[in-house]
Amino acid sequence: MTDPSDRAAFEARLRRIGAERYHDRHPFHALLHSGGCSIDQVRAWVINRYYYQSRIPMKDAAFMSRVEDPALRRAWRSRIEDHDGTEDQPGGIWRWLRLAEGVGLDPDYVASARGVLPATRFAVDAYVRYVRDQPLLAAVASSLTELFAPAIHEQRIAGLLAHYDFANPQTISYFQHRLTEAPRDVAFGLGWVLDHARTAEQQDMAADALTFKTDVLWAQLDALHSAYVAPGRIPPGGWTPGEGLA
Ligand SMILES: O=C(O)c1cc(C(=O)O)c2c(n1)C(=O)C(=O)c1cc(C(=O)O)[nH]c1-2
Repeated sequence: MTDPSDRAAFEARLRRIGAERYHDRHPFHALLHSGGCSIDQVRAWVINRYYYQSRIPMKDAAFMSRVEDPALRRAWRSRIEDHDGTEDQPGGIWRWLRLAEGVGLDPDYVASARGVLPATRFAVDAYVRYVRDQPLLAAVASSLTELFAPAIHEQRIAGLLAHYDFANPQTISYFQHRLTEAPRDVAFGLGWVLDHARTAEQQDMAADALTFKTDVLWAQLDALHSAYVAPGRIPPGGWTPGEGLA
């Protein structure tokens, strides 16, 4: 049992959860980043991952609706703009749809969220509900998977550019932007969690929230792998190759 006043030990515990459970370890990512995916497997990933992207600003809005402290809301609101954009700047959702076009999909089809796997919906919707309903400490801690995201974004940028014809600075700009957005968000989120998780119970709550979130991410890739890699069993309602092309 570690001493709850030892911030470094608590941070190390959170980082260990990422080392053991983050979705950079998932075989689907190994396949994607090494050039082993067919174009249809990439398309399936783009369609399903869009659903996660599209719900992130909704979960951040759900979070902000519960926050009474203006300073915390102010620190959080750039997350929504990062995804939704502003009057004069496109955001992450727009950039994701440029990736969709780059892989030959109709962006309107992708934005409609038709063809999203049932398990993707369940996992992502569970994340939005979790952030809406759980204590604020758990809600903030659940965003800390972003501690581990820049490394996977770096791998993805390099892997896509090296292996796929569709990859170019425009189609991968989503990930390029996240390289600066995520570290800013997570520096704030981590500091907030370290400041507010003072007791052993609170630290357990934060660790459980981060674990829950790694499950949300892992479950999405399991669903994708099962439907489109092996055994290749697409559930009813899931995208079938040929649908939604530009
Ligand atoms: O590509 C990835 O592996 C990855 C992972 C995560 C994450 O760890 O949740 C996010 C993102 N990307 C991402 O782009 C993003 O905007 C994002 C927001 C959040 C969040 O929980 O608020 N996670 C993530």
